[in-house]
Amino acid sequence: MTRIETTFAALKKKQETALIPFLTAGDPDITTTAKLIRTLAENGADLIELGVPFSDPMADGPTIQAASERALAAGTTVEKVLQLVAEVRTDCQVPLVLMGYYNPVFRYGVERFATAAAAAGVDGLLLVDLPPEEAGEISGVLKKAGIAMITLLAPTTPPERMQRLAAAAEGYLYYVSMTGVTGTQKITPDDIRAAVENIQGMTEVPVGVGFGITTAEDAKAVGEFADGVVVGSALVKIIADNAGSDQLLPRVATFITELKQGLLA
Ligand SMILES: O=P(O)(O)OC[C@@H](O)[C@@H](O)c1c[nH]c2ccccc12
Repeated sequence: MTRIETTFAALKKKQETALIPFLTAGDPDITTTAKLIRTLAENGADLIELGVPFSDPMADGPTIQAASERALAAGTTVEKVLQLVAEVRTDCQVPLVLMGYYNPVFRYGVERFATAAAAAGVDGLLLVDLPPEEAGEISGVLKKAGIAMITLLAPTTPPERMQRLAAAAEGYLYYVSMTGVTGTQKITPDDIRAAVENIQGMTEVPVGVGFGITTAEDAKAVGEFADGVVVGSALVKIIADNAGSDQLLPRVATFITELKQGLLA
């Protein structure tokens, strides 16, 4: 079993929901990101989505856009993100999913990327702007390298396509709770429950939900039905507000502990 499968299987046994924080690699710098990943893993993160910074992050709202800009200004590259993963992997086994846009991976070279990512200890890849229908080449290469290609589904995904993507999913499915960009609206859990349960009926893999989950209360409400909850902008904001302060890691630890509290059985 892969690290992602083992993690979700263990949570299912305990009847817990996965807590999946998102943060941007290199914000404020790579060394701090390594500390943040360990802090997240030690305080309740079950899987971590690590954003690969990109200059034109069209699916991201202002908070994550700014994080991407800070990371690029600090000199973050694909190469450095992979080195970061390899370094963290020496003592931390939390599943790591790289999240980003196709261009940086394409420029790095798809084969070269897959090989390096697998060697570093990357477990999954989510490319926001690469429709699964056009991902044939890269998903073959990733599969060989043992990396799961994570698929996004949205409220606007037509039922027939949803069925097809859900049946072919690897790792977990990411259901985006609303249309628009990250971190701009608040979630209304009751409105998405039916959609998530519908998807769960179409797939073998767990279904995570993200967009608009900012508090422990939101996480708990979504965790009633989802297999995982993704929290991005709210965490990225804590990182931005405390960068350079000795309060950064303690504040992140407290936030993650609170979020996880609502996801326990
Ligand atoms: O920021 P939010 O609203 O908590 O949503 C999670 C999200 O940030 C993270 O999963 C993500 C970051 N960038 C993305 C681009 C597309 C889809 C999802 C994402």
